[in-house]
Amino acid sequence: MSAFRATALRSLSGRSIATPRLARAHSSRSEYFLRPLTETAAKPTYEYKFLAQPATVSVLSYPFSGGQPRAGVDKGPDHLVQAGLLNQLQSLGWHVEHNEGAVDTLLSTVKSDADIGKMKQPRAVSTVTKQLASDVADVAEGGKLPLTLGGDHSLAVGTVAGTKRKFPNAALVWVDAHADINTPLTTDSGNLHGCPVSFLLGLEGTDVAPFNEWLKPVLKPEDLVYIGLRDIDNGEKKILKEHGIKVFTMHDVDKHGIGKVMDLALDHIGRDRPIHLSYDVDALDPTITPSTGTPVRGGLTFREGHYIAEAIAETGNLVALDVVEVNPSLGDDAASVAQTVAIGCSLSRAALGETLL
Ligand SMILES: NC(=[NH2+])NCCC[C@H](N)C(=O)O
Ligand SMILES: [Mn+2]
Ligand SMILES: [Mn+2]
Repeated sequence: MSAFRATALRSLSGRSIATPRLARAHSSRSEYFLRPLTETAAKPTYEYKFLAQPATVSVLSYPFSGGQPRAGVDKGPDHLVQAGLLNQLQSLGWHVEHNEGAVDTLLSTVKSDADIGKMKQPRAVSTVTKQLASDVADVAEGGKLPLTLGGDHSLAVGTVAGTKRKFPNAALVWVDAHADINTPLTTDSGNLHGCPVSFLLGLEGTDVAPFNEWLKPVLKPEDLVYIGLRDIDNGEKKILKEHGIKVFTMHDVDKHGIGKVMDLALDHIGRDRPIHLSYDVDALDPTITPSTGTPVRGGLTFREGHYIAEAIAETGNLVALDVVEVNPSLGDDAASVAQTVAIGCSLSRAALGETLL
């Protein structure tokens, strides 16, 4: 038996992938790997208060790129898994399951996808995020932690909606160069990866088909905190101010240091409530994570980026994690891609309790 339980999620129509490559690697190794996980796994470094113990992470690969125009971001999940993410999480003491969303099958139901107003590929994004919401909710209902691998950041419409079904009180920590809070009315690009937060909040202009056929507002402005922003559209600045949303831009990171920023961010949301962490790898500086679709200079350092994830882990309150916008088709060379993928893995580990000591 593979050490990775390939327990298919009942509602996850995708192929269940106890990745054959990994399964082979295991059976060709020692007996150790063939024993049930419960006997070999160490205890997770942190007790996750809101999860069933011992903790299980359910990795959901969502190879979806329809929230933005650049090909390749749909290959992000495979690269993260092939880089050894599942083994790494297991080594931290987690039980690991892995499933893949049936993105191709879902998209085959979308016959044509003309713009609706300014929104590009609205039916694709809505169809995929609707299923993702139910996958994430199922994982959370099972007492497990969903780790969604994107894919572009429009996926967060689904992940956060899913988290909120199980944890209505969950706070959202959004780590990004961008606010992703454009509405269908304010967006210049029409790319829905720039809009997920407005849909979650139910801002003006988001009560539109096809989204309003399944999505209700799930988030209040005070439930949300941003870290790392440095490329905010004018319409977004207005929204952030009007709704009094807490933002720690790179200016704040420069001024206070990341330690203080995380203290303030956690003070803002409160220290005893479930946390959904949505991590866009473009929050880090493009010298650190070059292979991403909308890089912006002046980003988080390697350590700042990891510190954020570590500080969330230390709360013991993490209930869901997204790692998005790794695009292995971008970047100058193979080394850029490998580095970006490796950091997608190390950020995931940090959020799931990996410590330096
Ligand atoms: N998830 C991202 N990388 N989002 C980038 C968004 C860029 C820009 N604000 C837009 O609305 O198109
Ligand atoms: Mn971004
Ligand atoms: Mn983003």
